[in-house]
Formats: sequence, C-alpha cells, structure tokens
Amino acid sequence: MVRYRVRGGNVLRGTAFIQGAKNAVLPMIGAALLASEGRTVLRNVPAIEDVRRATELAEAIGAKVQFHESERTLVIDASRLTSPVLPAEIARRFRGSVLFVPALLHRLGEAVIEGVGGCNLGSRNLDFHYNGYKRLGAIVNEDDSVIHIKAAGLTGAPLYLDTPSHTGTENLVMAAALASGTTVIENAALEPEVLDVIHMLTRMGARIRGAGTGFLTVEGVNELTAVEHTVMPDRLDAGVFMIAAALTGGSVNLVGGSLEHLGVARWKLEQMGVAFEDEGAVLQVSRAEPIRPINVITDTYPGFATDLQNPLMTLACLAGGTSYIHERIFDGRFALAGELNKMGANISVAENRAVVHGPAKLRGTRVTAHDLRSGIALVLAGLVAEGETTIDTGYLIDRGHADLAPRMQALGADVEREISPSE
Ligand SMILES: CC(=O)N[C@H]1[C@@H](OP(=O)(O)OP(=O)(O)OC[C@H]2O[C@@H](n3ccc(=O)[nH]c3=O)[C@H](O)[C@@H]2O)O[C@H](CO)[C@@H](O)[C@@H]1O
Ligand SMILES: C=C(OP(=O)(O)O)C(=O)O
Repeated sequence: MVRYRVRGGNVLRGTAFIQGAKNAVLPMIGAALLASEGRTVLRNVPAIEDVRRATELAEAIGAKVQFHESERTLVIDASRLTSPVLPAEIARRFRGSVLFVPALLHRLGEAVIEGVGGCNLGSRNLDFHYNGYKRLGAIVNEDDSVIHIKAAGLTGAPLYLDTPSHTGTENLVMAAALASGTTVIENAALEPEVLDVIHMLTRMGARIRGAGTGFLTVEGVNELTAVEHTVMPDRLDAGVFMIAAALTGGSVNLVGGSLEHLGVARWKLEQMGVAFEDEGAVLQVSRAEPIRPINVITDTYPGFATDLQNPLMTLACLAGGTSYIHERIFDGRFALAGELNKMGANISVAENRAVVHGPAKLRGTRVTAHDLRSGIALVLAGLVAEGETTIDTGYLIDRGHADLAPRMQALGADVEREISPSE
C-alpha cells in the first residue's frame, strides 16, 4: 500500500517542473484509438497511475501501446481493435476509461462499459454522455450495471449538455468527429484541456469549429489519422506547487506553469497574498505577506477550478480569518475537511459549503486520502504541520501527480513515498 510521510517546517525554494496534464492526456489516448492506421505519438505524458491504467485498458481492447516513461512519451497503434469490452478490473480504477467509448462505437460498432472509476466526489452521473450518443443514433442499454451501447454508424445531430461537462464535451466531440453529417454541441466545456484535445483532433483531420465559445460545430469526416501531439502542462499540478510555495512562505520557479490556464484561481490566490512574477517561460511564485482569508465559489472554466478547491482549503487553514468555500460542481467534495480537522484545523461543512476558521496550527498525524485532490491537499498540509503527517491510500495521489516526492524534495520539502505491506 502506498503511503506518503511528510515532516513539516521547511520553506520551499527552487524549481518545480510541471507535468503534462492528466485531464488532457486521457482523452487524447481515447482520440488516438479513433485512428485506424499508423501510430500516434503523445509527448509530455505524465508518469501517473491513470496513464498506466489507460495503457492497460487500451491494450485490453486490442491496441498496441508503449509508454516510454522516462521519455514521457506514449506510442499508440490502434489499427487493430479486437474487443468492445472495457473490463471492470481496469476501467473501475480511473475516470478516463469513459473516454474510450467513442472509439469503440466507431471502430467496432459497440461498447460494453463494465464500470467507470474516478474520484469519489458524489453522484458523477454520465447521462449527458449517453443522451448524446442516443441523439447520434446509438442504442444505449443501461438496464444493468454493465452499460451496452450499440451503433451501426453515427449520424450528426443537434446535441446539448445540461452543464458544460468536461469529459462529456470531449466524448461527444469524438463521437461527432466520425459521424456522418453535421453535429452542433451546445453548452460545451471551455476548459484548456478540452481545447487541447480539440486541437489534437483537428490535427488528426477532424473538422471542428467554435472551440472555446460554448457552441461546437463538427462536420463528420470518414477517417482520422495518427499524429504526434505534445500534451499541455497540468494547471492543477501547477496550482499545487503554487500553494506549496505560499503555504511555506518560500519562492518557487515553475517551469510549465501558465497563469492564463488558471482563470479566476490566479486572482483568488493573489487575493490571499500569493505573488506571481512572470519571467518569460518561467513563473515565479512566492508569498510576501500574511495569508488572507478568502471567499471561493468553484465553477467551470474560467471559474475557480473545482480540482483546486481542496488545495485551497488547506491554504485557507493558515489564513488570518474566516474563509468561505462554495463547491458548485460536485455534490461530495468536502471529505478533506474531516482529515484536516484531525490535524487541528477548524472547518465546518453544511451541504456544499465549507467555512474555514483560521489561522489554525496544524499538527502532524495519520490521515487518509479520500480521492486525488484531498490526498494532495493533505500532503500540502503536512508541509506546514508540526511534526510528521502520514497520508494513507497514496495510490490516489499517484493517480494524478507524477514523481511527487522527488519534485517536492528538490524544493527542500521533507516528503517520502513509502510502500508499506498491505495491512
Ligand atoms: C478525467 C477528467 O477529465 N476529470 C475531470 C472532469 O471530470 P468529469 O468530466 O467527470 O466532470 P464533469 O464536468 O462531467 O462533471 C461535473 C458535474 O457534472 C455532473 N454530470 C456530468 C456528466 C453527466 O453526464 N451528468 C452529470 O450530471 C457530474 O455529476 C458533476 O457533478 O472534469 C471535472 C470538473 O472539471 C474535474 O474535476 C475532473 O478532474
Ligand atoms: C476528479 C478528478 O479526477 P477524475 O475525474 O479522474 O476522478 C481530479 O483530477 O481531481
């Protein structure tokens, strides 16, 4: 079992190299499976567990995949897909498995979803996805726990998303890209990762207009070709290292961090006292003043990213006053509060609102990661807690952050990753 052990008190200084974006590379692997000839090359791929699971899942349906981890490069040959089944033992380990459905529908005419994983954040429905496939002509059978979708060719149609779903947009764009005729997707997501996926699909030969406007028009084409594409940097990984610098009162140079990918989050961090110095391709982050309390409302991009809500909750624990966090994307994303309270924080939660009373003096103890971002938020808390903090279920952290311990150690943090015999 993977466990992280953090000893607090060190001020972080130095350079952090931001990884490739988890939430861009996973749909890109799904997109690579749409190419019936040649090999796709993805660069700047993060060495995270979700990518390793996605590699295993792609191989389970017949693709040939080589993940050259030290080169951060994935090579995918999807010329022969052999099975429409996304096996539960792999698909249930990560959310990105849902992104393989469009390729299965186009390449094999059917998809059998034995399960979808991902962070435990409440309902996490997929009805927008299924409704979209039906409107494109697929037959979706949701009768039992295994979802069967059949499609003898998809036909363009007017689609909509009730809310601008991140993977919902990516899946419906991929489904429409090879459908016959024109598809319009209303209320499409604007996240930078979604735009990067659309950029890759366009380079593959897809005909997509309106990226970043909320209205996407997709003219179906007959085939998509394999390309080489470099994955954008991970803005959530960058946000974690920004907050690490702010928490410890240090100064960190981010290679690969970009402020415009953060949207409102950049301004909220500045409101709390975080200072940014844009030095060309390097972004310097520091905190020159005491941490101020904040009022944060999570939203779709460019609103405050829900994936940074937990790391920000940790920062708010040190603020000189009361902070208010309103989580508007997921209906169960406050598991972190109970763990931080074990460390001496004073956080109260009522439905989708949390109130963080600061400043709190955090003390190291044994805590549990309930999901990827609560896990990384606990590592951040350990950086400023008195004594030692151990974080169990560290696999959840490794789902989304590559080489976390070495990258933190390079900044002077006392962070160790341990493999303990499963208890
Ligand atoms: C692999 C990946 O890219 N994961 C990201 C993706 O997740 P994911 O794509 O699952 O998140 P969505 O944007 O779809 O979901 C947001 C909300 O919409 C609801 N919903 C979504 C789809 C649907 O068909 N029906 C429905 O009701 C969900 O229950 C949730 O409450 O975007 C989230 C929001 O930025 C991020 O936290 C995740 O890191
Ligand atoms: C919710 C997240 O991931 P996933 O959708 O892969 O569970 C996340 O990255 O914070």
